[in-house]
Amino acid sequence: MITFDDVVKVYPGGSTAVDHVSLELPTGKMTVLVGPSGCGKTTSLRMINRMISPTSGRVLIDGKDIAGQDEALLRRGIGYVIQSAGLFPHRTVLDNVATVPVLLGKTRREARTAALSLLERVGLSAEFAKRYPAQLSGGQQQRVGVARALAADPPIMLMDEPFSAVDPVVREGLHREFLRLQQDLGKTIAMVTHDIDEAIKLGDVVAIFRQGGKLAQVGTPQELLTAPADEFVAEFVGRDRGIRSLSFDSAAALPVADLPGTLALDEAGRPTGWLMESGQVLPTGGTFTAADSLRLVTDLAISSPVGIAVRVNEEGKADGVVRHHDLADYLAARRAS
Ligand SMILES: Nc1ncnc2c1ncn2[C@@H]1O[C@H](COP(=O)(O)OP(=O)(O)OP(=O)(O)O)[C@@H](O)[C@H]1O
Repeated sequence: MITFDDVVKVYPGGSTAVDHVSLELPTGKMTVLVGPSGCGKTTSLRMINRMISPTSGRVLIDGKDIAGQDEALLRRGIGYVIQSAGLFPHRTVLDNVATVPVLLGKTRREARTAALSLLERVGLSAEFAKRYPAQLSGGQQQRVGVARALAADPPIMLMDEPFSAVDPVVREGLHREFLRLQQDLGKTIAMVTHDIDEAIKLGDVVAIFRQGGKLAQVGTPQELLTAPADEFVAEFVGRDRGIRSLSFDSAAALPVADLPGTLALDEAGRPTGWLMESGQVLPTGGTFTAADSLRLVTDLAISSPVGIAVRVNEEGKADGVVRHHDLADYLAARRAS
């Protein structure tokens, strides 16, 4: 666990970047620091690896004040990923990833083998290994940056706007891959972003900062969406927080009705469309499983040509439907209970 204990940072010249922040970043989880520009996120992040020292207060890792620890040793256990990936331009992708393990005492051969497998884990095939950073797209460079930070297998990762330099579609893909990777690796991660949607999507815990370096609220994404502490947080998490909070609710408990005769199925029982009175067959527009979220079911029910979302089992066979008015009743009953 990383602990900020009443931390203050005043830069020379008098600006208070971080103002009495107390925060816990749980081990093995992703904590996202988010807030408007200049509210002290990067300063806070850099206090974890002592690139910046607090003016007062303490930062502790597993209960030990890092101020008394050997800086090089401390940083060995902390990977660091930054926005522009910060790769060495004159080294190949493979050597970018393998350099730190070699410095830590691995043979070049061991380090390169490990680097290749790490590159694969972040979605880069062997053909990229020989290229130089300038021969990669922004998203590919970010992946190398993540692989490089992971190469020393640090228990802690600091990530400063790691996904912001790429377009929304690439970012979406990187998010998915990163979540999958984190599920396997269970690193303790502190990530800075100014994008609340990214914070809500990736964070196990989200710490919202406000101007002046103060914490506005700390909670799970669901807590922030359903119970914002004040107007600032409510405004910051955005207007459609009601619908977004449904992303965190499972469709498993949702009562389903029997399949209507208007749902066309193939021989394996998979839905193929809606049979309209006119004889036309309209696409179902997608299906859900019990493992999906209420947000997806709501979206399917609203966008379905007949106002009905179709549930399928793991083989893709239709096993029930949810009509949008039943969904509305379910949500209303849930709110009342
Ligand atoms: N080296 C420095 N000297 C003086 N002031 C600084 C220094 N670094 C940052 N600041 C100030 O401290 C405040 C917090 O900066 P910080 O970079 O931590 O914010 P941030 O939330 O990460 O911002 P952004 O989202 O724009 O990157 C800002 O007002 C900034 O101008």
